[in-house]
Amino acid sequence: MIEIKNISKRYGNHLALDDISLTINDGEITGFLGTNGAGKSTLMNIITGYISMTEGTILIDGIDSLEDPEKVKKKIGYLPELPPLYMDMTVAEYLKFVCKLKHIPVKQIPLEMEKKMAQVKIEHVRNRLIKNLSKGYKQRVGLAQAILGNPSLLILDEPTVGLDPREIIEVRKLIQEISKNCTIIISSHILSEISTICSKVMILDKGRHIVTAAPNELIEKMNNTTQLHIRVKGDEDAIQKALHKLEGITHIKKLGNYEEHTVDLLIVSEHGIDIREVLSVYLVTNHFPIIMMKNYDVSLEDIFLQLTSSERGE
Ligand SMILES: Nc1ncnc2c1ncn2[C@@H]1O[C@H](COP(=O)(O)OP(=O)(O)OP(=O)(O)O)[C@@H](O)[C@H]1O
Repeated sequence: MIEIKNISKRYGNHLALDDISLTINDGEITGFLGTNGAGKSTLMNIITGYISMTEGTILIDGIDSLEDPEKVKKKIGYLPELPPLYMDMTVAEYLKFVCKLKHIPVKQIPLEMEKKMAQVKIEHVRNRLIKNLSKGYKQRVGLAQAILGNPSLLILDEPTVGLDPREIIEVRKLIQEISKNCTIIISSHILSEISTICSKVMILDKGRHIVTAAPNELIEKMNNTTQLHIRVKGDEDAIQKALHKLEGITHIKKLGNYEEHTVDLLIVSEHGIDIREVLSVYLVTNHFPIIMMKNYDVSLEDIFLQLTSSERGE
């Protein structure tokens, strides 16, 4: 079990993480989700012991990361955003090198390497130089080095960034396979990327914890609000200004301009309030004809944007 308790991190005056707490159970795949600068890498680096926190505690299987950092490090496999690969080594040379770094007993090294190469399906490229591998295969080598020594926690920082769609699917499958033997934390700035494999997603925004929930719980949460997609004719700024004055609306988001002199908006109202009638009368009274109004299908991306922007008071 991973217990992250009240973690804060300051870089000078800048608060990169603000009182983050989270518990992750064994065998779970947990996603850290946030836009660039949200604090995902900082939190991952703190968990691995690579950087220190300003405040807070991290317990891995009950062991305090500050009290026994060596023991904690042995339990963690880490794949940073830029995998620490030596391009002029072959795959086998590199994995052997990592085994030695991880103090795996010499006698166990050949079997350990075979197992991990099989697990991420790279046996056939073992004698190739890493620099000659595709991005997808380089990432597999990165995964292999992270799982050498059987860590109980695997931390993957944006593991599918820069991969093509086919490679993304492959790497995702490998991660799911690996999760049968360990707990995984994975970061991403794309919700759909991780929602398919994570049992739990923690949303971070500018160092703050916004929400932690299962992807389907997030959708459920949003379905509890009434969401309308409207197309309105008139000056965009004037329409938005007028709508901000209408009571019962909790969120307004521009969806685009699909017809001349119109704007498409997402209107979210408070739970249980059917705002359609009030909204249409209000807009027409203000000389903004409604060209279209329908229920809005919420995607996980929308949920993310809504949760993070409402926190900022937008
Ligand atoms: N060494 C550092 N010194 C000063 N500020 C830093 C340092 N590392 C990160 N930051 C700042 O802390 C905040 C969080 O950065 P972090 O890299 O953890 O975000 P992230 O969510 O991982 O983003 P990305 O996806 O871009 O890596 C950012 O505002 C960043 O500029």
